Amino acid sequence: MSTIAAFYGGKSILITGATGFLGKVLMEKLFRTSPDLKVIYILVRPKAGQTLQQRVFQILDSKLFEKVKEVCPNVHEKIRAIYADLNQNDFAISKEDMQELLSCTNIIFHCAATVRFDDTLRHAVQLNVTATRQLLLMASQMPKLEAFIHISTAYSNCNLKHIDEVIYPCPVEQKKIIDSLEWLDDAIIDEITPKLIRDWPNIYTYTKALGEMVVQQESRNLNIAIIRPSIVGATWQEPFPGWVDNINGPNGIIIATGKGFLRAIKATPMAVADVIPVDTVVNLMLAVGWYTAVHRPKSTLVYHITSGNMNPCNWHKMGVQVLATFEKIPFERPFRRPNANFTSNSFTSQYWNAVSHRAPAIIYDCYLRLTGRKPRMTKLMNRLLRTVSMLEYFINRSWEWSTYNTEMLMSELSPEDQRVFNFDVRQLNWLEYIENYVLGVKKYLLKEDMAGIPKAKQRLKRLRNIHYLFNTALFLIAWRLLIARSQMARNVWFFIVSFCYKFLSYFRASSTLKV
Ligand SMILES: CCCCCCCCCCCCCCCCCCCCCCCC(=O)SCCNC(=O)CCNC(=O)[C@H](O)C(C)(C)COP(=O)(O)OP(=O)(O)OC[C@H]1O[C@@H](n2cnc3c(N)ncnc32)[C@H](O)[C@@H]1OP(=O)(O)O
Ligand SMILES: NC(=O)C1=CN([C@@H]2O[C@H](COP(=O)(O)OP(=O)(O)OC[C@H]3O[C@@H](n4cnc5c(N)ncnc54)[C@H](OP(=O)(O)O)[C@@H]3O)[C@@H](O)[C@H]2O)C=CC1
Repeated sequence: MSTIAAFYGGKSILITGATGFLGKVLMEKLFRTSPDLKVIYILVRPKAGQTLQQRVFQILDSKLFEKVKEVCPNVHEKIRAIYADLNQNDFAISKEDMQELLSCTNIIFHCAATVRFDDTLRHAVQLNVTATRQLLLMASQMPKLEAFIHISTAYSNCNLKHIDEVIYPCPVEQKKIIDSLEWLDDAIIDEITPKLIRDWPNIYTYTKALGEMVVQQESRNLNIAIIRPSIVGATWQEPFPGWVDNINGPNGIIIATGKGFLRAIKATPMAVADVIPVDTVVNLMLAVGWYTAVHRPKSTLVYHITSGNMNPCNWHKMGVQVLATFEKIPFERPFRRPNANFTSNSFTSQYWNAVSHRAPAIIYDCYLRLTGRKPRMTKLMNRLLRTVSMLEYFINRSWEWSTYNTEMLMSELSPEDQRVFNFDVRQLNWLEYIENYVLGVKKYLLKEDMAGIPKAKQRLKRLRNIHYLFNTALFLIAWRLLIARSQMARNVWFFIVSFCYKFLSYFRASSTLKV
């Protein structure tokens, strides 16, 4: 029996961000490996016209939870959705619910965050910093609390090149930022934001760094650990390979490439693609929860869960494998044939953007207009290129993350726990993982049927023919224009035509002789 699985038996666990990508996989694994846990409290807000209960049912009815329903048939009874909005005072939790949470919670996994790179500083601080502070305050009033696990990001200190498993100080105190945001108006905040975030690439990574500072300064006597994953990708093994459900990180880029919208990107091909499967992150989270509660380390330990130092893959290798998978398993109704040009040069990147992205979008919009439809491709392309430009920082650099604590923890686990809660990324076969990843994007994100593959392949063939035809026509037009203007081009043209004519005459004469 796994020690970690047994540890969670009978426990009351509080999860924030349970409706998010990481949160869902965390809940799934908890129910599957510790079906005898007492209850999972999840802090949820109503969203998109759905009540709390509808949101929970939708999650439990998804493919991700199929196995859970076999091992834990009463899973519905073990989830307690609590109305909460982390943007509000006291999270807007009712008195009764708050009382229950305070008196019963044993373990907290704090996953909720805004992960948008372009959020306003006010909102990002509210969620990634103030809410963390508020949750810590709640945690300090929980008599049965054994461990508080805070999820940060490996990029919270991406202004550094080498990052250790320590909490780094931020140039401005988190308290000062929280206080000043209370009285500054939005226009002034927008103005000072670049000065505040300094060499952080975006508000997200900056506020996650501030969130860590809060954990360090306001931890009181709590048993806390911080986990820093790098780019969280689709599941590797559990509950099945390739599960993914949002367009963040590489997912949106894989879709845009597979649909033929994005054919070039400003990226450093040899830079490390530090993707980490979501199930690996969740396994570490559960192991850390157990270790923190049972071994009670004297200080707050930080754990890096990254792939680059143990089993590195680079963007070139990833791109090649993604394209190879598109050959076998194409996405339906692509706009153009998938292709990937990596360039680290700004000029070449602008050239590709003009020729490979904007021009086809404009041509397609003209076609839509001519056929009486509303043009939309240029708008879509602008949005895509904006998104890509926000990711560029991360695909043109490599970082080194030390992983002493993560390795230490691995060595503390029994062989059974190492198997059940595997976070040893050295065992990951990248080619297999990427293929499953692309397949997962097709199945679970795009919800495309595998039966449509032959049709998609046919369409790709048609697109290839159109591509050749278009290029040939373009070449002939350019050549015709050149001939009209340049004597030299005319001479070359006559030379080529007469050469072809002579070759054909010779070929015909020799075949007549043979007969
Ligand atoms: C030719 C190319 C070669 C490619 C080779 C093949 C591919 C190989 C893979 C390699 C790819 C390389 C890229 C890798 C990218 C690496 C990213 C690294 C990031 C590291 C950061 C640290 C990691 C973290 O800690 S947190 C997680 C990262 N966070 C994010 O990724 C969030 C980033 N996103 C944003 O900030 C915003 O979405 C933004 C600003 C990019 C776009 O905002 P915008 O307002 O324009 O759009 P949205 O409204 O957000 O969305 C547009 C559209 O999508 C729908 N949507 C949005 N989110 C979701 C979701 N979660 N699930 C489902 N759908 C979503 C949204 O509703 C919109 O739809 P509409 O119908 O238009 O309303
Ligand atoms: N994905 C990645 O690549 C990485 C993620 N991380 C970290 O992992 C954690 C989880 O990320 P991920 O699952 O990808 O993010 P998601 O965006 O998928 O999930 C965010 C979660 O936070 C919840 N949330 C946001 N705002 C509020 C609010 N006001 N009140 C209540 N709940 C709220 C969301 O709820 P709702 O469904 O209602 O919106 C959702 O459940 C984050 O802390 C992130 O920083 C770290 C490294 C990489």
